[in-house]
Amino acid sequence: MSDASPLHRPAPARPAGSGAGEARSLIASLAPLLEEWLPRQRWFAGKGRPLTGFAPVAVTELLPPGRAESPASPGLLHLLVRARQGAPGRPAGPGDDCYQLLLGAAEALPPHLAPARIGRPEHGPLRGLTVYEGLADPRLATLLLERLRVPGRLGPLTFSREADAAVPTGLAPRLIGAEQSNSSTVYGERLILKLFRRVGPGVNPDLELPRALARAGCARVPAPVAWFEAAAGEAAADGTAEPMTLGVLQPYLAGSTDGWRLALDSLARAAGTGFAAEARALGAAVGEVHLALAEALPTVVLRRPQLEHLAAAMGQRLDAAAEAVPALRPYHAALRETYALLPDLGRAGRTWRAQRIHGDLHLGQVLRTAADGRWSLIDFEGEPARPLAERRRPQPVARDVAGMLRSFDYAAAVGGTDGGADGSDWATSARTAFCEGYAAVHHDPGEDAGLLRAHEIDKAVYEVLYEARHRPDWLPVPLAAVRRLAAGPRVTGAAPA
Ligand SMILES: Nc1ncnc2c1ncn2[C@@H]1O[C@H](COP(=O)(O)OP(=O)(O)O)[C@@H](O)[C@H]1O
Ligand SMILES: O=P(O)(O)O[C@H]1O[C@H](CO)[C@@H](O[C@H]2O[C@H](CO)[C@@H](O)[C@H](O)[C@H]2O)[C@H](O)[C@H]1O
Repeated sequence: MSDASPLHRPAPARPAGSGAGEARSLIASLAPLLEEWLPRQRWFAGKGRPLTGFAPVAVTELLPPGRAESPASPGLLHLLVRARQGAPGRPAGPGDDCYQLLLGAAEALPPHLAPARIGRPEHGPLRGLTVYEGLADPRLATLLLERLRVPGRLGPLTFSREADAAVPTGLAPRLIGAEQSNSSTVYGERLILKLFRRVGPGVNPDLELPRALARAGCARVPAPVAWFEAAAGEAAADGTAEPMTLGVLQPYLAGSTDGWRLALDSLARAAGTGFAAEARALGAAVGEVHLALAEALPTVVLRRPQLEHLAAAMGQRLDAAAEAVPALRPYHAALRETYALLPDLGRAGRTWRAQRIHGDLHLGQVLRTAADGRWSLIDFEGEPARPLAERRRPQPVARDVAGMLRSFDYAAAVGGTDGGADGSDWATSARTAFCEGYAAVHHDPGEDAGLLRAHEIDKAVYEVLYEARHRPDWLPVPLAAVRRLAAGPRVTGAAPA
């Protein structure tokens, strides 16, 4: 880079707050590029609504520790920006989604960074440089790990580390996850840093729950090593009320395979040996995590009024999904009738318990290590589309059980072929075994048949919306489940949903 590189002018190099006007100028110059690039990212939550503007929340440049700005080592630009969607005219504000972006800028991109290109701003502090996805650049990804090694603050960013944990140096970064809700970088096959993309005020459950589980001695979840947040209030240009969790560093389970891959492999085997042993062990692992979460964090009792509230929330989600996806409408009335029965579960003083749960449990969120065949759970963020406050509320464990049962159905629908195992038999056997494994350490999910059925419907409805937005080709998978669930009651262990 030349000495004249605008990256090293003070404007973007300082935290916002000390140069809010400069941050605005930077974001304004990037806006035309982001309008084109952001909607193409899998993690972009606002698909289908036009982007009409951006506003900076915070702009920070990360430099190598102990080194001042230098033309020879440009830093990692850390941006928090609000994306305005919908009708133009209104300035972006606190009601709009806030995204975490990590950008690099260079005069010319080496070939290995060509796929990471975002574009060249025509004006502003980065004019003349090519802006690119910074995480794809090992040199910039290393800056982030280096910063996480040392607790402390950098402008609006706060870096923290568990007191007894160490972050080794010299770990080579590798970006994974084009098809995910967030972005993750693996360092030296030993650590993985997950960077949340759509961020909001309040601790992210993907930091909160694994830390609580680690403190409770539960070894089913990789324990956070370090994390970083954006400060609340005056550090953010728009006065955000609580700190926002931005990234979590945790041990990388090298040599592990996720449950989705294992399920598809099992379905592809013509002999159809099934998945029962794995599903039973998985049920026990989930039960263990639920027990530990109920010990570590507050639980609440659900009586009829709370069940009414639950049914109303499910009904609202159904209404919104049917509004957005016309194919759901023929089942709307039948599903609503099922929800209407939910409050009756609280008749005659019968109570249920709600606690903190995983919240988006499926086969892609469970990893089995090859060495000992042990299951671990990851990604406690909850359903990314839901507001953070809602995801942090105690919920019935049936929600997680339902999530995994739906996932067996997904695997059977996607991987059950003529040459391999029969999808329907495979799913029935996996569901039954999962529930048996769960019952061995917790309680029999079949005792919650009504609650489970309502949550399976709620999950399938969520999936219809998710697939319509992200993978329209997969929409028939949850729609088929909705059709079956709308047709009649079903309890655990019987025919697959
Ligand atoms: N601790 C870990 N060890 C090994 N692989 C992991 C670990 N955490 C995440 N992964 C891998 O990264 C992928 C994405 O992680 P996840 O937390 O599910 O992110 P997202 O919210 O973006 O889906 C997982 O599907 C898994 O393959
Ligand atoms: O990105 P996340 O892992 O947090 O979760 C989202 O994406 C999932 C798909 O990657 C989606 O899961 C759905 O598809 C899975 C198969 O790809 C299937 O196993 C799940 O049962 C099904 O829900 C998940 O819903 C979504 O939140």
